Amino acid sequence: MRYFEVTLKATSCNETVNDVLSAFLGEIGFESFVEEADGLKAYIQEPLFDETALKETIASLPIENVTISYTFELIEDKDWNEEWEKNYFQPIAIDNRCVIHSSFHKDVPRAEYDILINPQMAFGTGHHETTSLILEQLLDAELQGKSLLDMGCGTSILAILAAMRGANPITAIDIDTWCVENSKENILLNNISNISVELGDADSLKGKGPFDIVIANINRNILLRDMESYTACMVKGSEIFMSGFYVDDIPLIQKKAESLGLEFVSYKEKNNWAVVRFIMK
Ligand SMILES: C[S@@+](CC[C@H](N)C(=O)[O-])C[C@H]1O[C@@H](n2cnc3c(N)ncnc32)[C@H](O)[C@@H]1O
Repeated sequence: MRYFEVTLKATSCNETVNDVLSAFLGEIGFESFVEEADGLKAYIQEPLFDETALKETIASLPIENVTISYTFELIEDKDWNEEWEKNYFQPIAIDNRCVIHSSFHKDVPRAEYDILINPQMAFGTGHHETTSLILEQLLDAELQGKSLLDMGCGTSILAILAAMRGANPITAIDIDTWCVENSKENILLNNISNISVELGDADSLKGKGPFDIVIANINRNILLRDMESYTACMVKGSEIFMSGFYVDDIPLIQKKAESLGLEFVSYKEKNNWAVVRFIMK
């Protein structure tokens, strides 16, 4: 998947301006943000970019005496993680029970669950709050023999831990071909044989399931749009874990979930990112 990189500069930039800007851009589909001294870089999937919506969003920002200018470019697919992976990706431990590392790491601490991830261009090493929040949920949940769907699987890190904890069978789906390829590679690296990986989005769920557990770490707008397709693959007692949004977004997510017959179970947060757990009534 190619992304547009939009560089936004504010005449007066501070944390509040960046927070408001990223919250509003999140509403029109921007997925990730990098703070800069004088503004933000914001990233959105190529098909979702709409310059008119961007202009309207900037015009509607509730911040006074600040002018925002922007430039944008389509960035070519490249191995975004390569440098980071070589230089910064350190093994990470979740709840002292699960360690995630790459094949080049030496002296990896021992843990009950040892996950090998070579992420390349896919998202999901356990370092992002949303990934680690769902990993923690999976460590606590009863997964033995349960069928599971990992929607927006990235590296398939979540599906791999679920398989190690006994979930079976597992379907992992991502809209991005790089993620599908990388998932297959990581699944092989971890000697897992019960995860089927597919390229697709919510439309590819028709006729699948029912799943006992659904996990989806994507973003607020995609979850709101596609949750109905996820719940169509669930039955009474099925659970869903969702992340990829902020604590402030929980009421919106909860309202949508409840309209689809889900009951709120719990939430957890880390640095303002949230994971929520619902059960089908
Ligand atoms: C935040 S990453 C999560 C990756 C991994 N599951 C994790 O927890 O680290 C979101 C993933 O969702 C995928 N994605 C984005 N839109 C999607 C859609 N409509 N349907 C399925 N996957 C999607 C992206 O390609 C990306 O790999």
